[in-house]
Amino acid sequence: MLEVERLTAGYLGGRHRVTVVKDVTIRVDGGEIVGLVGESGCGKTTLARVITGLDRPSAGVVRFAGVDVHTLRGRALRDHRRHVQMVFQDPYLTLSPRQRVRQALAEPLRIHRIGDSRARSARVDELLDLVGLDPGVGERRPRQLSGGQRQRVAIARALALGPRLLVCDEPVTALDVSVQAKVLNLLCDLRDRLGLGCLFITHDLAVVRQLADRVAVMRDGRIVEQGPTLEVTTTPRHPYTRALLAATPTIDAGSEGRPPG
Ligand SMILES: Nc1ncnc2c1ncn2[C@@H]1O[C@H](COP(=O)(O)OP(=O)(O)OP(=O)(O)O)[C@@H](O)[C@H]1O
Repeated sequence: MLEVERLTAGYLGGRHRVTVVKDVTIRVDGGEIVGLVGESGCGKTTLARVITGLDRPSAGVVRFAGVDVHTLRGRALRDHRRHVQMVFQDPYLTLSPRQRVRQALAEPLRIHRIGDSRARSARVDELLDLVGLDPGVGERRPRQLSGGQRQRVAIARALALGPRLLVCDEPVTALDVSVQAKVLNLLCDLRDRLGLGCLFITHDLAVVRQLADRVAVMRDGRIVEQGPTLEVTTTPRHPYTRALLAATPTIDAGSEGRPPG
């Protein structure tokens, strides 16, 4: 579904172009969660921005459903943005503090002129249910929610337009470990129920171990190793992956964790 091939990207720093993402090749199929793991500053967010079409690469290509994302214009670009949605670490980046949850979830439908107000209201109920929130939550404003509920609302909003791929950038980093596990379970459910693909970006290998089907390890802008999660985390080949694993506490999957499926 998503194919990133030999992608290089960066920023203009003064008169020089600073390359942050270097020759990255990675893919995400429908119904699979791929963990992109690496330390802060290694280029993960920059890669996400290029994948979602927010920034342009300096070399390489991003294909979604076989089409080069950076050649899209007009309606085709709008459709792409429906199909590929982002979830951020801070839900306030997508949720306005003034809007009630129902309004926040209905807004993308209204902007894309989907359904009348009754149909939109029914879709909002469906979205709340999909992310495991009570209908009453719809009447609240973001600050009246817990961190976990707020992130569920942000995920529901990302799902509103029926995307095929979610790009999640550190979505559970700000949450307590027990709440993290519940949000990770939700993402696994969405993968299984909707066949959603997910690129899950994190600095935390323990999180990736809990939910990703495959993992790509990024260091200084390059993917140094990728493969099935079990393989990479039990028999890592690259010294950097070994160092990351050594620094990662083992989390007992217990009742809330769940192995990648
Ligand atoms: N708009 C920008 N202009 C110039 N440099 C930038 C810009 N955004 C990011 N960078 C630099 O690019 C590098 C990679 O940043 P990026 O945010 O992609 O990394 P990251 O792995 O997502 O880090 P974090 O986990 O801390 O968010 C960093 O050195 C950062 O300072």
